[in-house]
Amino acid sequence: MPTAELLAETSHLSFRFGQRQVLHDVNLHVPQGSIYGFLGPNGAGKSTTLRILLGLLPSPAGSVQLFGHDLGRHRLQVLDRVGALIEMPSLYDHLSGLQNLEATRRLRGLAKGRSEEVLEVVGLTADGHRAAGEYSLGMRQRLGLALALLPDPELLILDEPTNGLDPTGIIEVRELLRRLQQEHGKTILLSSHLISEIERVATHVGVIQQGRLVFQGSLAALQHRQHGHTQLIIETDDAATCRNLLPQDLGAATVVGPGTLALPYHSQEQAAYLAQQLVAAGQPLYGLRCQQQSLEQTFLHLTETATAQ
Ligand SMILES: Nc1ncnc2c1ncn2[C@@H]1O[C@H](COP(=O)(O)OP(=O)(O)OP(=O)(O)O)[C@@H](O)[C@H]1O
Repeated sequence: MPTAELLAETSHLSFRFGQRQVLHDVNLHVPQGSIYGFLGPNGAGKSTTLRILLGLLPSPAGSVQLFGHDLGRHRLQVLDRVGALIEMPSLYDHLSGLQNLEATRRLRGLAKGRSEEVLEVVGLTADGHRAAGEYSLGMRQRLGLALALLPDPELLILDEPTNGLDPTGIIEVRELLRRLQQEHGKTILLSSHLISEIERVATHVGVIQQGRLVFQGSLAALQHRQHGHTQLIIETDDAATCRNLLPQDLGAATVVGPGTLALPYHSQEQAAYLAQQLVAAGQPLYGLRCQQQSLEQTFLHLTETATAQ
């Protein structure tokens, strides 16, 4: 990926809390215009990475670039172009949604009318005059996003923005993120420990495990890995006999039930050939189907493999 296309980038980023090494040589590449899903189990190092990107934790010179500039040398200029939601947004519960925004807008010297604009973007105009204390968790999260959007940042960094939300809240936030990317041209880096929350919205994915990036690429590339793990399932009478009769073709197959064999799927031709061979060997063929690994399994496989190393 050429550097010019990257809005956020880390180069050989390592980090330790005291004696504890938390990040190992992380090279994060967040392309402009992407929704980058930063995935990993609890404790993998997602928050630490995001905090470093926001200058909230120290990083070695030259290891973090935002908009092509070194964070250490151009801290104020680059962070001005970033909006963040790192924990639950801190809101004044007794103030309305609009008043919460107005307080920050005035403090930052932003143009009048901007609060109403961002309220509209996050779909809270109708509730703008209600006290924030009355908001649902999903609405609070959207108000938090509105606060992050006030200065019109190009890059949004969001740490587990759907954590703790109910399914409706998750959908609301997901749709908002999609709109922010597609209609407002934002680049979004968000973390999650659930692939299911990322796969519907992300264009790019990074998977971190025990402080190491174990996968990075487009969502399509992750899905490609998933296809690589498709199994061909053969339903017959006696799986072990079939394997013995056809050692060349089925020697690598796993007996997953008395009449069921599973082996890596390669092509339609492979399936047709195996069907022919089984019938020619006098064995019944009750069923032949492909079983795709879920993206969830692909993710678990990636993180488990990394743990085993
Ligand atoms: N302030 C701290 N002092 C010492 N260790 C810390 C500190 N903050 C985090 N850690 C450790 O660093 C590692 C990475 O934590 P981090 O919060 O970045 O993970 P995460 O992927 O964001 O997980 P989670 O989803 O649980 O927040 C963990 O082992 C954690 O215990």
